[in-house]
Amino acid sequence: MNCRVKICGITNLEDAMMACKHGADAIGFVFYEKSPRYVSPETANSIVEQLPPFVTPVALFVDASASLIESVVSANARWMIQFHGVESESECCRYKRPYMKALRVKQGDNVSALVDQYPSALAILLDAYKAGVPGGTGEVFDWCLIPEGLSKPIVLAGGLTGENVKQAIEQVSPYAVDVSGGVELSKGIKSEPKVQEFIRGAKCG
Ligand SMILES: O=C(O)c1ccccc1N[C@@H]1O[C@H](COP(=O)(O)O)[C@@H](O)[C@H]1O
Repeated sequence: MNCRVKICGITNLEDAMMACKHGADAIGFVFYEKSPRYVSPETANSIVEQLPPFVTPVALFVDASASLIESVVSANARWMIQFHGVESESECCRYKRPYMKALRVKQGDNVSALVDQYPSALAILLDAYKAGVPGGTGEVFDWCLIPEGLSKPIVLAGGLTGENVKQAIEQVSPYAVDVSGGVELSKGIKSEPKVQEFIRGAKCG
């Protein structure tokens, strides 16, 4: 087991460096103002400038304006984008950046058909569906809803923690796992023991 790990909801340099020290492959920044993990473009870009090599910064947007997205990602060539709203394939493509599309999974969804709507995505992130909340819910969804043989690498998210990440990887075999609330001390602040336990669980089993 050596799954890639994205630690999302980073709001400060200390947490970013701590996650990198423990082996995070990607660091996520939430540019959705209603989130308790919102970070300003200025703060995020100053953190990104200080990230070590081989760690991917991921800019998370929820149906954001093109001007906001451009203003964030134009500041650094390292950005990958995570679209966590109801953006279409053509909206996701227009920035000419590597991106992943988040899909919020619920009973009855044809996940395979949804994934196929984003042929230009590098990966598809599968998260729990909760009405009225776009993400970061801390809720797990039924992993049995994920069919085998999807056409894109899968990033599994939704309610993951150091306690369930090993089981999740064994059951789903995702390309990567993504966590936000499950490694927090409080909203927007990461817990070093939880981050360490999560990454160990994902990478060492
Ligand atoms: O983290 C947030 O606040 C957030 C807000 C809006 C959209 C997505 C958000 N986070 C993403 O949600 C999933 C699951 O998070 P959790 O581990 O269940 O807390 C993850 O992909 C985050 O990147």
